Amino acid sequence: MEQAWFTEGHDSFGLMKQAAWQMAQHIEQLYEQKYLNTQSSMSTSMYRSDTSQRKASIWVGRGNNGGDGWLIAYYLRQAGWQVTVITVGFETQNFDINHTAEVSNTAHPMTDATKALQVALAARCDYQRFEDSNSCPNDSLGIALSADVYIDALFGIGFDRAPEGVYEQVIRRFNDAVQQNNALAIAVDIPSGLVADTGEVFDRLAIQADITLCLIARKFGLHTKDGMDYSGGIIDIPLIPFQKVFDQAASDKNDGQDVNQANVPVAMLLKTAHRLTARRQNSYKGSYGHVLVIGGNRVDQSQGMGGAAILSAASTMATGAGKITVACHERFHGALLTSLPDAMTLNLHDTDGVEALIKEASVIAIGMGLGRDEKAKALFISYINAAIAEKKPLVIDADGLYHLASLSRDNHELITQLRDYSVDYPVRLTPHSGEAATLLDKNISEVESDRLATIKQCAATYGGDWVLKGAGSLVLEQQSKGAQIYVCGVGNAGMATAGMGDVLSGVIAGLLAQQDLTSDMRSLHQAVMIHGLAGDTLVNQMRRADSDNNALLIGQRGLQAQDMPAAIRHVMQLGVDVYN
Ligand SMILES: NC(=O)C1=CN([C@@H]2O[C@H](COP(=O)(O)OP(=O)(O)OC[C@H]3O[C@@H](n4cnc5c(N)ncnc54)[C@H](O)[C@@H]3O)[C@@H](O)[C@H]2O)[C@@H](O)CC1
Ligand SMILES: Nc1ncnc2c1ncn2[C@@H]1O[C@H](COP(=O)(O)OP(=O)(O)O)[C@@H](O)[C@H]1O
Repeated sequence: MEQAWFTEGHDSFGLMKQAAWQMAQHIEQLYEQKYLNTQSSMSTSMYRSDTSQRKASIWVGRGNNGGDGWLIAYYLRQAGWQVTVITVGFETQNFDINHTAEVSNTAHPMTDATKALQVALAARCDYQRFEDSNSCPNDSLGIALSADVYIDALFGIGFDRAPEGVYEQVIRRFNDAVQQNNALAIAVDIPSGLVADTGEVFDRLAIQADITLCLIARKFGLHTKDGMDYSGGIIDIPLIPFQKVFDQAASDKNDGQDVNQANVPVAMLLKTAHRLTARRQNSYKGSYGHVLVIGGNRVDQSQGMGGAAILSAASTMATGAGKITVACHERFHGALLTSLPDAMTLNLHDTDGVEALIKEASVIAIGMGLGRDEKAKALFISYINAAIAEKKPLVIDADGLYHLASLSRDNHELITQLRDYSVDYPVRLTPHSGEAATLLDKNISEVESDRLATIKQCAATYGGDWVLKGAGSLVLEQQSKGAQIYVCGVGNAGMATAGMGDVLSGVIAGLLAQQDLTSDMRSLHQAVMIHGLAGDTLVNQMRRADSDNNALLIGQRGLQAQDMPAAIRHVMQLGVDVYN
């Protein structure tokens, strides 16, 4: 987008100045919110007389992100702040303005970052080399380090490898200084140490920001994997009128034209779910589909996984599906009926019975607690074959994914059949990183280091629509105009408990079964959003619980999958983004 903007004739240094100016205004406002506890407007606050009391420590690297930092220093100094720039990766001669002007010529024009440095130095902004603090026993950075606001302009979207040596030290020192001074940490564009394309942080070493001032467009890495743990609150600074670019890309896509990939967002960030429409008064249970959940096995007479099928079934009912049958091990029928008397039961191992029900059902969800032994694998193969023969929508989760991986290693024909089938009929697969690793025959760290590439590879290998679960779940939907990827911008770490994935598979199946809903409301991304919002609803819930009748926040710890069905119903009535 930036390149398209420059090609239209806009000046890159002009854009950098625009970015820095807007960021300086936000910094001023954030300072006031934290220290003066006011909400005064940005435009009037910039030149207040007491700005000379305000101290900013701005840490810059050699790239354009550092360029932004130099210009922020310039604008804050103009506004009267005490500003110190801490540099990393600079030689002493880089600060000699005359020397820099001499070495730049037509063959080597001055970079935007160097121009920015020159602007700041000409305005007499103070600076110190971080490297000098290491050689000085008294730590010459000590005084400069004390500030109210710390600005991280070390690395932006160019950061792509583990920080070593001085770069490792500088990130640690920044975080320590913020903590020691109880100061505000503001990241320019993206916290340094976080990889913009993947959300990866190497060895948990990245700037821990309170606020990230995100330039031009949201970076994918801010919303998946480690991103949310480091970026704090995100403030968008769009800079470029991007709607025009997106509209053009969308119309090119509709015209079947070759879309300029640079103009297509890698993923859409989702923050809301659709509210489900009211049911027709003149309807009956058969109008809302029949879900068959296949799972909940008992393996080797010991391990029991009945809960997986029960949780999935309960969530299916919570979405409003008309009927549900659970094919699980007979040992769990009693438990199932105690917690979910609305469900019908079948013996998982009664293949004739289950196959007959596959004919009747409108959606099949398979795999939750199915077991991984050879007997379970044989059941999986029969039931998937039956579902394909009956042209039934499929949701495959947990042990079902394990069998799929094993069939793929065996070069089993079912893999090709399923891929072909998924072109015309819904097949939705929901691995977490461990399951995705097994499916792709990789190790988990490979999968985690590039979640976007992983979900694309899963879809290319097996066909169908996918969720790659985890913090910032990814969704890939095969649509008529190509694959669309979404990032789930809701959900929380309280959901990192056993059974939450079973709940998700139930929501997916439940929505799929309800033919009265539009395709968007039955979509995979809608199910993922309902699930995430339900988790958020629960942790933000207040309960009147103590003796003085005070409301208590429930919080993340202790959240259980069995709490989810009630919250799923709640979210479906509201539909909207409640807490983010
Ligand atoms: N005019 C412009 O071009 C604009 C640029 N913008 C800023 O420019 C940033 C991107 O700038 P750059 O592309 O220069 O990237 P960075 O400023 O992130 O710097 C990249 C440099 O750091 C090096 N590097 C990466 N990882 C490293 C590591 N672990 N250890 C040591 N060195 C490492 C790279 O080799 C490269 O030299 C954006 O994030 C944004 O802040 C914005 O101001 C918008 C306008
Ligand atoms: N930190 C988190 N932030 C957001 N969502 C999470 C987080 N941890 C787990 N979840 C969600 O909870 C569910 C957990 O699924 P899974 O790991 O398959 O659990 P199980 O197999 O025990 O049912 C997924 O939908 C996942 O995206």
